[in-house]
Amino acid sequence: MANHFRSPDAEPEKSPATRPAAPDTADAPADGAPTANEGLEPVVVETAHAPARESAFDPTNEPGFTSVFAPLRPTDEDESHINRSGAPTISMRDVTKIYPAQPNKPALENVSLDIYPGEFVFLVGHSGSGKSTFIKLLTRELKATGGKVIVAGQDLTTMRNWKVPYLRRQIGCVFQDFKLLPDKTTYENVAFTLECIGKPRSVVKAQVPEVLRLVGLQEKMDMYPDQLSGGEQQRVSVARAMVNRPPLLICDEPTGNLDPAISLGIMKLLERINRTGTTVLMATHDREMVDSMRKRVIALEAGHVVRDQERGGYGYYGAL
Ligand SMILES: Nc1ncnc2c1ncn2[C@@H]1O[C@H](COP(=O)(O)OP(=O)(O)OP(=O)(O)O)[C@@H](O)[C@H]1O
Repeated sequence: MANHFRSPDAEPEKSPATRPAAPDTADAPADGAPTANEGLEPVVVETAHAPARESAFDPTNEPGFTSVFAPLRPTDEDESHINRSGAPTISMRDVTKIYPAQPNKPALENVSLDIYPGEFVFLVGHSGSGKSTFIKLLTRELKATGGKVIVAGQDLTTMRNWKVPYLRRQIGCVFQDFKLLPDKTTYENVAFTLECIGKPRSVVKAQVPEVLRLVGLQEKMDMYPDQLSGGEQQRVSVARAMVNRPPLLICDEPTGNLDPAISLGIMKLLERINRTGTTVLMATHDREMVDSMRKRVIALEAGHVVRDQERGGYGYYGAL
């Protein structure tokens, strides 16, 4: 599969210095409300300022996803389409991370692995095993103490700081606590990501409704986060992560605050996004989800990869 990453050397739409600070990623949104959503369906509010009831949302049942987000391969296709002969999206070589506060206990030690374009990978392990550290190394929130971390051909261990925001434009992030801006509507939360990287209004007006349709929130564009259920808020955050069409989506416990039926809807959504060619890496404690999805599973224990298994389950700790 082609590498969809853009080089950080490619000139940005706006200088980082002129971009406002972001709440959760270097790219997230700036001030200034986007335009109103003229011509959209009226929003249905079940009870003003009360979270709407939600059934499990399955995007694969939704009509009309014939856009760029349409699946490239059918639901029942296995992982054999993954081309491992090309450049990996993520490559770690002998990566070690030692926090200064714990010099004798590496959070990660000698981790080497490759994740290829189009893969869906679960990162599992007990609390403290190193999952968050692993993710933070990929977004360059942290720098490795030793070894190489390569994302889309770019060596993050030597990357200059000014290039980091351009790296992050190519990584969508979804977190357990959603990290939505409370004073912005669904539409505005998503539009903000595009506005802050200087996308023209025409692009914002085209892409935001499209991605909101993808996540099934086209009728809740004008609602504020506190008017949405937990699952709906997480779908807004998935839409925000995807609106710039990043080739890599990193999710840190995205279903951690959701009940099982709603979690399933989020997982189906992420699976659908993965079928469009987006590489998905998800750290999770959700045993049932991992067991039911049968994707590649990378298990960490005390900073070491103890299992890397195709179509794995959560709890199997067999041979590597
Ligand atoms: N800022 C820090 N300073 C010192 N030690 C840290 C720091 N952050 C994490 N650690 C240690 O690094 C190890 C890995 O932590 P990490 O947060 O990556 O684990 P995790 O698998 O994400 O855990 P959880 O599932 O609870 O989020 C743990 O021993 C933790 O105590």
